[in-house]
Amino acid sequence: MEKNKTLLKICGIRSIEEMDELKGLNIDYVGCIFAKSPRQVNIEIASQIVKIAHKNEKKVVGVFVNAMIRDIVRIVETLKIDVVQLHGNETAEYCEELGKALERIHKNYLNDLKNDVKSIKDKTVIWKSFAVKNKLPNINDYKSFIEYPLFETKGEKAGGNGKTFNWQILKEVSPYSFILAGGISTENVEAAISYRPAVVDVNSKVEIDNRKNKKLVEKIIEIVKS
Ligand SMILES: O=C(O)c1ccccc1N[C@@H]1O[C@H](COP(=O)(O)O)[C@@H](O)[C@H]1O
Repeated sequence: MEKNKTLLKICGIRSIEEMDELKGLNIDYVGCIFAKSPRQVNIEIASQIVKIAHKNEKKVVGVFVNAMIRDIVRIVETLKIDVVQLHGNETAEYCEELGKALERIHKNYLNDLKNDVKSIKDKTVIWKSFAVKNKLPNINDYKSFIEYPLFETKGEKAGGNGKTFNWQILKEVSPYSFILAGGISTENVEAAISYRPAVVDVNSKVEIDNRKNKKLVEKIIEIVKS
């Protein structure tokens, strides 16, 4: 994956039909929400979504809110999820413990594959969300355990609030060192990528009638990938 270009995540895929509709588009990551949400998916649906995504060279992000580490591990192992997005009050210690568990999964995977170097699967990484209002949080304690912090808007719900925060504060952050989420739409995605996030995370604003709208997603792609 390119490091100096913003990648695109479309989160909250809730059905096989939605994934099928989006599979040919230039999306880098798709998100499956395992936490309580209108977009929550069960293991059976998620497993089909992951298969279609991987076949179409897209990585899969599993979204969890204050879940038991053993439950995350079971899902990652069963479905072969590429990224775990933690969207609750998970501490740095929790991230460290989860990171060790993900490392063990990867080692077992490599042992099983010993002679087939080409098909080695990357280690599952952690993205930790931080709810932001007017000030960036201090994430120093988390840095060694996560791939990226995900800055999202503080809202009533754990996620998917559809609201933006004051993006001006991102000027202090190194380019491509964070993920930007919260209320990103066809209208503001150009402004969002001007802050050079590693990944721009789009969710509720590309939905019509409770499902992702292909035309809106295509518009987002046109802007992000131009
Ligand atoms: O979308 C949800 O329902 C959700 C539920 C629980 C945790 C996270 C959730 N979504 C995440 O919220 C952000 C922003 O979404 P939006 O664009 O404001 O709708 C995104 O990272 C989703 O992964």
